[in-house]
Amino acid sequence: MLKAHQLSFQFSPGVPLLQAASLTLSAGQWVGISGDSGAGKSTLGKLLAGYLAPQAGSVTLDGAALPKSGVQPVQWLPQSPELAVNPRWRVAKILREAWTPSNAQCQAFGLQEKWLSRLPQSLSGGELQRVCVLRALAPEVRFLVADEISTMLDPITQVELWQALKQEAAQRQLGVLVISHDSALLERLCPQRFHLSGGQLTPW
Ligand SMILES: Nc1ncnc2c1ncn2[C@@H]1O[C@H](COP(=O)(O)OP(=O)(O)OP(=O)(O)O)[C@@H](O)[C@H]1O
Repeated sequence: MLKAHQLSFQFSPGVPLLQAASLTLSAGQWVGISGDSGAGKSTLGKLLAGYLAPQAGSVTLDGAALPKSGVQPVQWLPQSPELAVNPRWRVAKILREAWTPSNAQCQAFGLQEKWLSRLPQSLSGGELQRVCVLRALAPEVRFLVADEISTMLDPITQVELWQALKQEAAQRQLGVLVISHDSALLERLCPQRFHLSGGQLTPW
């Protein structure tokens, strides 16, 4: 179980972003987070994945702190995949950085063989996003923070990406936190949803 307990965080002194916010994500559970631009959704996601450390409160995985080395069991997937890859690596190397997905998994996420020998900047944002999502699904990974990951995809590719992720998550009992401005998407994907405002999470 991934647990955020009474997290408080601020970038600037006197400007609190999160104020004692708590959230629990169990294996296989899908939870949605909405909130206005600047409310702190990505910051919450980064705290949960260990990219940032809270100033108060804690993030634990099965009662222990997140590991400091090795494949991170909580993966944060950002909206802009081009910022999350080495621009000098070919797509094949990027995809297989932590593990080697099967052909069936590549197919399920709509990856094309011809992309593998190319540099990431020659893929569209949506193509590269699919590579990055699959790259993040190493066997050690147990929770995903999907931060606006389908915003740049066309509607059909969006549906395909979420279907592939749903299937993978169900098979492996991955817990998924979906961050989005799209309330219809959150309603469709996540039985449990929270709105982040004023540093607090409110169920909706
Ligand atoms: N590294 C940083 N240093 C200083 N301020 C930051 C930093 N990162 C984010 N912020 C500020 O913290 C606030 C929350 O940012 P965050 O990205 O978490 O919001 P968000 O809810 O995800 O917004 P959006 O929906 O627009 O992506 C914003 O006002 C942002 O400018």
